[in-house]
Amino acid sequence: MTSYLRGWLSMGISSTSSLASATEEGSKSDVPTVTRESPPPDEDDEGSATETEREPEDDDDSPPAFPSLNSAQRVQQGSVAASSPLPKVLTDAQLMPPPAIPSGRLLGLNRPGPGSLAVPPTTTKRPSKKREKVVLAPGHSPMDWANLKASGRDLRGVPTLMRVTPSMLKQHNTRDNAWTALNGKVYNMTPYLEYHPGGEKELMRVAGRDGTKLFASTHAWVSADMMLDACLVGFLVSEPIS
Ligand code: HEM
Repeated sequence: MTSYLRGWLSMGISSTSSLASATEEGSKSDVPTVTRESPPPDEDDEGSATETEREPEDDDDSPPAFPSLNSAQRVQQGSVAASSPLPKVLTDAQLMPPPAIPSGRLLGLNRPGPGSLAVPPTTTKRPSKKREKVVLAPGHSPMDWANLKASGRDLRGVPTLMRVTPSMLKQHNTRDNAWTALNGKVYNMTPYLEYHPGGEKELMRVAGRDGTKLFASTHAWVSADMMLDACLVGFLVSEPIS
């Protein structure tokens, strides 16, 4: 404790003398310099059980280098960069050029495949032929179709769900008896014909056959499952082996 006070006292004396010398030299320089000295190492406390022993160099109070010695910020300062062996930071122009565009993409070969997140071709391809806008008869709006489905009327035309083979499907190809298969499900399209926004004629193109492909290439965003749930006849199965 005594040595601690002695240390501070000696520091005070040193500061005062420095101040005094600064005042003397005041005529030469307007800025006085103040010297502060750390207290001398504590001899009395040597071997104290309460304090951790430290090496003399641990007493260094000088702040750490900032930015750190190998920092990129230092490299940017020309004079430092020239004198120090620090790694050089490359400019944008010196960096590697971007990779070349794959030739397939330029040729339009990388078309979206199944399972791709790309926009379906139905929305990217322009229709080849100009098509007349279909005018639905009064009482045949999408809302009317929703009401008809909810009415509970039989729209299937079959007493129970069936297994339908392609040859069975083929027989249902007339306006009054029009079936189609979409994604493995067979629907009776007859009640829907007058409600189809694309017209009866277009719908009849898939009567008596699997319409999955044409349906998807026309309007992949339409949910046939939801539109025709009340018209479900059964499921498409392969022909029995004879
Ligand atoms: C068999 C089940 C089908 C159902 C449930 C169905 C349903 C629909 C629905 C809901 C729309 C309106 C879509 C919208 O406004 O975004 C529509 C439009 C259309 N559908 Fe179908 N469709 C079916 C089959 C077909 C088929 C096989 C074709 C033949 C190529 C076709 C051709 C069209 C066309 C051209 C339109 C556009 C009508 C317009 O915007 O003027 N549809 N269909």
